[in-house]
Amino acid sequence: MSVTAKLALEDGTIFTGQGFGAEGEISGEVVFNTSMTGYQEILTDPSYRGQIVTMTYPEIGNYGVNSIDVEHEKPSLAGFIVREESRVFSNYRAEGDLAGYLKSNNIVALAGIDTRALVRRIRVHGAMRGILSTTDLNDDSLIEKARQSEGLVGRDLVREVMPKSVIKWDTELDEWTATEVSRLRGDSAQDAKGAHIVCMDFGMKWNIPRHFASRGNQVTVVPGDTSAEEILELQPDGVFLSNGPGDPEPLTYAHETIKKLVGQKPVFGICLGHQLLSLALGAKTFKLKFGHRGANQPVLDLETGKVEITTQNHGFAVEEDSLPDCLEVTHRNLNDDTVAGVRHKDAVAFGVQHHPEASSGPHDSHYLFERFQTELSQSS
Ligand SMILES: NC(=O)CC[C@H](N)C(=O)O
Repeated sequence: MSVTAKLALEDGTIFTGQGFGAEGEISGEVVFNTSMTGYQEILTDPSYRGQIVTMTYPEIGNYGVNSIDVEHEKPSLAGFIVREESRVFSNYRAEGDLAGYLKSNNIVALAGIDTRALVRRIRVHGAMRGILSTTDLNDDSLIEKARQSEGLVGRDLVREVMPKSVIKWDTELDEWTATEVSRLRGDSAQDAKGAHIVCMDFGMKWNIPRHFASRGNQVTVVPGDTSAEEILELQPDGVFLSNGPGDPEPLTYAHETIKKLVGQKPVFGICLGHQLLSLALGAKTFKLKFGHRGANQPVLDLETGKVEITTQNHGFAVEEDSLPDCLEVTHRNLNDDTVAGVRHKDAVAFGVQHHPEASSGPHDSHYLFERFQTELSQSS
């Protein structure tokens, strides 16, 4: 039996469709993702905390869900919206259907709305706060609740998704990706010795430590609020700064820690990690109009002149004019020319706004893991 569900935006727009996940009511920032596949990786990416994610690809759920393609133990996004939920799923790896997965993880989801109209509205007016409900179907009440709901700016969402204690990480990449990584590493893999990488976890996607572990490294994962002193006591050869949800600016504890680590150990940051590295060294971040989310974002590597097609999921970006003298731009997003990577001029510290671990998405940016590995082997 299908339930009616509604999405109300803060600008007063209402979309009515069918609920296909858990029943209930949630609020969040309404954003969109342009990936054609990878819905399970998107659902479990902790960086979506506080957001209602709309898929632009019109049919979602056709290959079901499994226990392998996850980027965290469970979804932490606020809600999920699709044009059409596939009524059948077929894949030899599938263990169940999408609707059942959303229900068992208590995620409210909406299907059967004109997602193209919703996405056009977001593109024109910017990401908006919204309410997704199967329990209250009164338009005025929903719009009012959307207007009263909390936005993302100024909030620390990292504390809601980061681990509570130190973890020794030992899971490697799945066999398909591992094969490709060994091809990339070629002969150098034989000689390379593993390093000890400490990952500051702000809501880290699991494919990142899988990449580190598959390159023969010892990987220790620490909560994102661990101090520089505690990290150095672990005697890392390098420190990794993870992706994570929300606004990077209020995370001052992380800015302090990173500032102390730069220059002492090689540092590599992805997405939120790249923003935190930039903030720690004196740059500013700003909120993009509607963000970059999908697996088809073109990025130019200024060093090699190569364009890579990347996976992205971010709503904030580093402000180019605010970069301190010690940082230089290494990558640029070719859709809007925003900063997609920075590097310290004198210390081994660099970050990228996109996701080299992909998952899901193209593998063009895997070389960034090799770059970090080279730095580690030179400095350890
Ligand atoms: N994936 C991420 O790390 C996202 C970073 C940050 N929360 C943003 O939206 O910009």
